[in-house]
Amino acid sequence: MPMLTSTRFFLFVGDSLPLKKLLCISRTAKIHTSLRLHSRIDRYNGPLTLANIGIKCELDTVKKDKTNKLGETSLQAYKSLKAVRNIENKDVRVKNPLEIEGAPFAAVTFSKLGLSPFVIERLEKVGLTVPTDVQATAIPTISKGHDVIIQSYTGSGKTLAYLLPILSEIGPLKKKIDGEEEPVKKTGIEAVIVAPSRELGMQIVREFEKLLGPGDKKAVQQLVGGANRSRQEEALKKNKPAIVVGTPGRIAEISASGKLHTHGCRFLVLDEVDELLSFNFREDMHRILEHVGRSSSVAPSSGPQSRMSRLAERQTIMVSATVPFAVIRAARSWGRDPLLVRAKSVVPLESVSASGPVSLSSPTSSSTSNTVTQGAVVSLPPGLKHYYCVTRSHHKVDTLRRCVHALNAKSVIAFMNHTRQLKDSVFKLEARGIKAAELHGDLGKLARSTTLKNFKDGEVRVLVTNELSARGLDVAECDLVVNLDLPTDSVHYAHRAGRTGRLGRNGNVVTICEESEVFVVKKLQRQLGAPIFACEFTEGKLLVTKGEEEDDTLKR
Ligand SMILES: Nc1ncnc2c1ncn2[C@@H]1O[C@H](COP(=O)(O)OP(=O)(O)OP(=O)(O)O)[C@@H](O)[C@H]1O
Repeated sequence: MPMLTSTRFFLFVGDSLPLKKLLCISRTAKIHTSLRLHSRIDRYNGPLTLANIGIKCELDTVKKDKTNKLGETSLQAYKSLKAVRNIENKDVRVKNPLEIEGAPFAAVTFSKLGLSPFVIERLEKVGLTVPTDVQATAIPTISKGHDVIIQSYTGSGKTLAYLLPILSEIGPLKKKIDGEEEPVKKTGIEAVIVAPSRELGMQIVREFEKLLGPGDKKAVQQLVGGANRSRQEEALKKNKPAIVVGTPGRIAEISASGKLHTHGCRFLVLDEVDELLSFNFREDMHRILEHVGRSSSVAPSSGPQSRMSRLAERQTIMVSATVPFAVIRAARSWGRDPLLVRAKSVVPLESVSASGPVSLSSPTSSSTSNTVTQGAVVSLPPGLKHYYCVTRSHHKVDTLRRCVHALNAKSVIAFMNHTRQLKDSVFKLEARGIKAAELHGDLGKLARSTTLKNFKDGEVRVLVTNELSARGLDVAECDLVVNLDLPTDSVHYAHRAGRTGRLGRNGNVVTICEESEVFVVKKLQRQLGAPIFACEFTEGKLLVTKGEEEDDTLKR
């Protein structure tokens, strides 16, 4: 387009953004608001509890409306969205509906992926029939017994990608062995899932419980920090769960006390593996890797004999949207010929080298050559648009306000790095008539849970928060992420940005920075391999002031 090459041009985005095409559906048809709050919570803000983060209110919502939330985000719901079908529910008001334009769904159904019939049945019960791309690739690979790193952009459904093949092999929903009347209940822990925060751990437990159903939910046991340890130990003894999900500290602690027997364990999952391998968790992770299951250097192969021998070995599954090369190196040393599983590609980890960033802009491309020669694997959701806007420090909040109006954003998460400035920003936004709230660990439990509930319910338009919300916050309606302070690196950018554009939805990410910080944005752009357009907010519109063609930083 010739206009793009002019020294300065204006593209009016406000009216043409997909946000204008938003469809109206009932909140019950699609809202899935859940939280994963990270280990940084503790570092920055002290403990958060489930009650704090609104899980109770989420359960309350489920009670009000019997629709299962997993089902709500299923392909049927997506198709319903496409068909502009309004699902009426008088109890729940319509709030910021987003169209799923680039939904990452595969062209198969769950029933074609070799899962246990019991798992398929439960999936159908909760309204899930179509896997996402990464689920369709990961499930058969895990079922074959390979160690894997699952790397796929935020909100692409990585949790079910490992949870379903595990439930097909162990616990009450596992596949029947030929000649067996009913699946045999095995005593002893068969899967250990490790997550870096208790909130994320609880979130995973809830995903398991949804599929297991009320009758079988005791097959999974949480072992997260902050909860009563002796009660957890009693529950282990009484319920004899097949699966435990917990934080590194608590799992290592109970294991060291001799009350957690994981030597015969078949699956070890490290969710948010790059965080788990950080210095904070080093000792606990060392114990877990040493004690859970038995690693072996024997590669999986076919035949009954090898199946039996592989049953005695640990299968390690590592998961994250961001996989630095250090993780790949570590995984190579523990794993048995581990594979890197992405949305549509599976490559041996051995073939991944440390040089150069991986493109974030086309996560759905079935590449092998691109990925294997490159280093830190990071990816962004395809439905995101990235902008940056230069302003003076003291005008940042006003720029945020104009940004929210220009994009007509209904559900905004604004990231800042320091709590004190964060409070000021909330004050200024409120003074300018925007309903805003702060979320950080200095707040009490009740304040945190109320804030999140209000944000989920659409009563708070702008949630101003810090790094604690960067990983795991799953608010389907979030249509705008703003960096009021720059993230420390491209990995942090990816996790912050990933709070919008979940499950293929559209979303905007706007970084508001000072002139002296533009070089950092350019660096992020290079590392991410995705264009971040310079923009201004004028007369209620977002104006792109510099296009990709004009910006040579991407070409270097
Ligand atoms: N096959 C599916 N059909 C419909 N909804 C799905 C499907 N798989 C996952 N979801 C929903 O999509 C949302 C995102 O899934 P999930 O949290 O697993 O993403 P993720 O890739 O782990 O994201 P993050 O990297 O941010 O943690 C969740 O609300 C989940 O319930």
